[in-house]
Amino acid sequence: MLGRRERRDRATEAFNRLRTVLNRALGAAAGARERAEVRKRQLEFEREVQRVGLGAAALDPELAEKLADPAFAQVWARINAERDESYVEWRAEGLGAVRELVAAEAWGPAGAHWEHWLGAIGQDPGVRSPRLWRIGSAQVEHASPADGFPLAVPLLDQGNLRLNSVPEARAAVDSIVETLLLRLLSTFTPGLVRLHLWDIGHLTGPLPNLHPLTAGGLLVVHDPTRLDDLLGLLAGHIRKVHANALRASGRTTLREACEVAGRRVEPWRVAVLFGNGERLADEQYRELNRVARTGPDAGVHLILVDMPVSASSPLETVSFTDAERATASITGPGIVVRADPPMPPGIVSRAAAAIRDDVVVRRGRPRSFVDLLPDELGRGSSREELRTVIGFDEGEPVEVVLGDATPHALVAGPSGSGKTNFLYAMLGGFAARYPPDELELYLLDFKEGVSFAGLTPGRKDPSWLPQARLVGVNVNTDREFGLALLRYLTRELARRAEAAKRQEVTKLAELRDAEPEARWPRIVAVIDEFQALFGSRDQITQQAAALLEDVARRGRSQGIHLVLASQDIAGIEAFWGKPAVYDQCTLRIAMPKAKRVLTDDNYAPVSLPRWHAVINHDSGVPHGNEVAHVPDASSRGTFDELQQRLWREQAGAVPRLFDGAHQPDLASAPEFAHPSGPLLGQVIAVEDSAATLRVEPAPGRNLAVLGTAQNDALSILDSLALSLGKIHRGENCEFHLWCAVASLNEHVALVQHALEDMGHRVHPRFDSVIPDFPDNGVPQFVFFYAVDAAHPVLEVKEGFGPSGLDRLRALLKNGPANHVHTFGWWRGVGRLKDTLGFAGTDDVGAWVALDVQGAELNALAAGQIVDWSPRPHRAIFFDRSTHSRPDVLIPFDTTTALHPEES
Ligand SMILES: Nc1ncnc2c1ncn2[C@@H]1O[C@H](COP(=O)(O)OP(=O)(O)OP(=O)(O)O)[C@@H](O)[C@H]1O
Repeated sequence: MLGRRERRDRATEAFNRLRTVLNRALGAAAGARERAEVRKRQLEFEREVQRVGLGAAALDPELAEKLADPAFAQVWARINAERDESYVEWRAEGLGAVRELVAAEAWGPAGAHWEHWLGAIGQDPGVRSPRLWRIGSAQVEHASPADGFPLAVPLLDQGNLRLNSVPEARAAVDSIVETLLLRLLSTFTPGLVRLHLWDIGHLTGPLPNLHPLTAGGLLVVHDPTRLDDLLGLLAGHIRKVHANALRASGRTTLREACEVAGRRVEPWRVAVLFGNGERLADEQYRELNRVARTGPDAGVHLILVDMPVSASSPLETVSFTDAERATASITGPGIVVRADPPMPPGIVSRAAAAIRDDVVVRRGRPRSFVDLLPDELGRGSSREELRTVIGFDEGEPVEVVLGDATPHALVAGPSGSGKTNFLYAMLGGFAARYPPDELELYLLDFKEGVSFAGLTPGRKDPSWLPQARLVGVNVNTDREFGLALLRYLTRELARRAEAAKRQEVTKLAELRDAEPEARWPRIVAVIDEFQALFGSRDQITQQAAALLEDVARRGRSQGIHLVLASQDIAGIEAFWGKPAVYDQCTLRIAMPKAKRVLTDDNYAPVSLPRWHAVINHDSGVPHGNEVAHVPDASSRGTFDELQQRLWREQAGAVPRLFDGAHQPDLASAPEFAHPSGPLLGQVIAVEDSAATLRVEPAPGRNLAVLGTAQNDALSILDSLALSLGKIHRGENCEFHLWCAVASLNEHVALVQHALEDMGHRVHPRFDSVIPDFPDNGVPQFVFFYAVDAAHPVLEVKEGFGPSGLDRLRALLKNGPANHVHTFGWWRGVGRLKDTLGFAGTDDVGAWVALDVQGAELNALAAGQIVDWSPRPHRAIFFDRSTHSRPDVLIPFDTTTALHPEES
């Protein structure tokens, strides 16, 4: 219930309203409007005064005239009274508080007068850094200078600074920038603040007193025409900080990451950009704003002079209105800001030189191979990635990463530019971090020479690199070895994919989590001068390109990484047809003067100094560039010493060395000790294995060796004979050695003795009679040396009986089913055909060809096109019953096996 009084109030109110309405109706509205208009003018006046500031308004020449109007005079008096009142309040409390705040937050060189710090070298303040940085002084407009206060702004780890000048104010602006930069440089250990300078109008660069810093790499002056490069560089730093420091610490800002680490893990990067007041072109403007927005959390800061930017980043602005006076966003209107007087130029440049000298001294000796290595060897896990320091940029480590995002690498540079050295530095860095259970290396060098051979045990140095599984050297003519490696990798991929499917996972890291007991190392396959794989337009090139593409695509998630090095990437035609390979190689390494390995608009390799490399994890785009000096990793006392240490501490299985210039020794071939079948020669494969011939009582199980290369032909027949001799016990087989040329008699006698020493029955024969072979229940092996030499004699018919040739044909046709196998050497395909006659081709089911052109072999290869160009000490082996395509063999060196007593 309403009380009486309330009822009365309501009634009065209603009455008043009614009266108002009536008054209006009665024409009193005119008076109200007049009052409203006066009020409006007063408000506009007040707003204008507030906009320009009371101080500026007082200087307005029309002010006196305005104040003649009592309505304005009333407002003016009120504003002044309010101002005086609040100023008294501010002076009493605010001024002191601001001074205290600046003193506390802008400590040391961040706030003090230059006389106290200029020329002294900063100290590492741990993770502490000043939160405010003095840029000048300020005072309330009408106040006396004695009531001024220091003006400081937030910067490092917090935001950016913008300075808008007018032409007369440029000296003041330069002074602010120079002083601020020296405050930054002098607060921390030299090297913790890196400066970049860009000036749209000057090539020589502004701030000349700071130029001594360029020699120490603390200041980089950028080309006025290449703002893109600078913005790209800054964006690259931001990305790098996110990828490294922030990811490792799980934090979102570099400041927090440093707090976690207890030290500054990355230097600050401050870029000073002098513009001309005009907005940049759209793309650059966007990039600038992106850097402004995302930089401060990554320790990248901008000082922008006359460079319009959007307000989307943490930004403080100081705008000059005349040569001396400015306003600042941090104080708002009504406060006049002034630059501090410039520091004496001579002292500034001496201070800059002292800071530079300190960096140079502290960096000390140039960085060397040991600086790439971690404090403790073999502690890394490759679950996520492989990562190592590869070199140094002004003393700061630069890393390379092989992982899911950068699965494969392309390394390019002209001869002598240091590619191989780079590979050693990288392999050393990885090997020092990841033990053999985390990393396996497969290394192939298509150059002439033995560059990776030292990673396997040698005569002088018995050590090997524990992570190395396979080293292939002198493979420049054995492109099949490259294919073999790629096939091996695809098999390993399949094995990993199978395991991943079983565990229902997609990535190596997940597979490792799912199978913690299993061994799933990352695999790095290095192929130096890999363009040799694509050397000619043939089947090998086709197969290599297809396999490489497969490994590149699928290896990414399975922890199989390719590192492909080449002098000239541009020349690899087959490769360009397979952009997937190129695209998957997101890590690009360019040595000085390298072509095509980075994007076309990336010119960094052109000006790269000796022993430096561009490391680019962004497929070669300019903003991904990191330049590093790569230490010498190939001289004595570098990689070799690391290898010795690792070998002593970690060595397990010996890596396989495939040396294309070396003929494998039969006596020491692993398969010769316990042959699984008769051996023909070493196969070009990742495993150290020999090709064997199936010898079973079935038609066609004979072998023809074809070609004029006598030593190789003998080697193949000898390997066959000696390994058969090992497989069978003495009484369980018989050997027949037929020799149709006297010059080979001595050699055949050697084979005979070697077999007899093994306890075998051997029947040598030096005429051209083909005897009968009664089935004596044991396998009989007929070795027929230089069959074609016997031909003229064999063809001669004696009486009406069959000729020697007929008897030989019958032996080839019917022998194998009765376990009588003939292994013959013909010095050409035509001669074999002569022996076999029209119908007999199937009777020789397997052949090994030496110096015979592929085209000649097609007829013997069951419809296969044989892609074979003969080369010394290589043979091609095809067995109709087992092969879909021929294998390339290396005939064994049988000297030791034939002279066992001499070894
Ligand atoms: N960072 C380095 N510091 C000192 N010496 C180096 C460095 N890099 C390479 N070298 C030396 O320069 C020479 C050539 O280097 P490297 O063999 O690595 O070049 P490359 O590009 O592989 O050349 P090529 O393709 O002809 O083999 C070697 O003698 C090596 O020791």
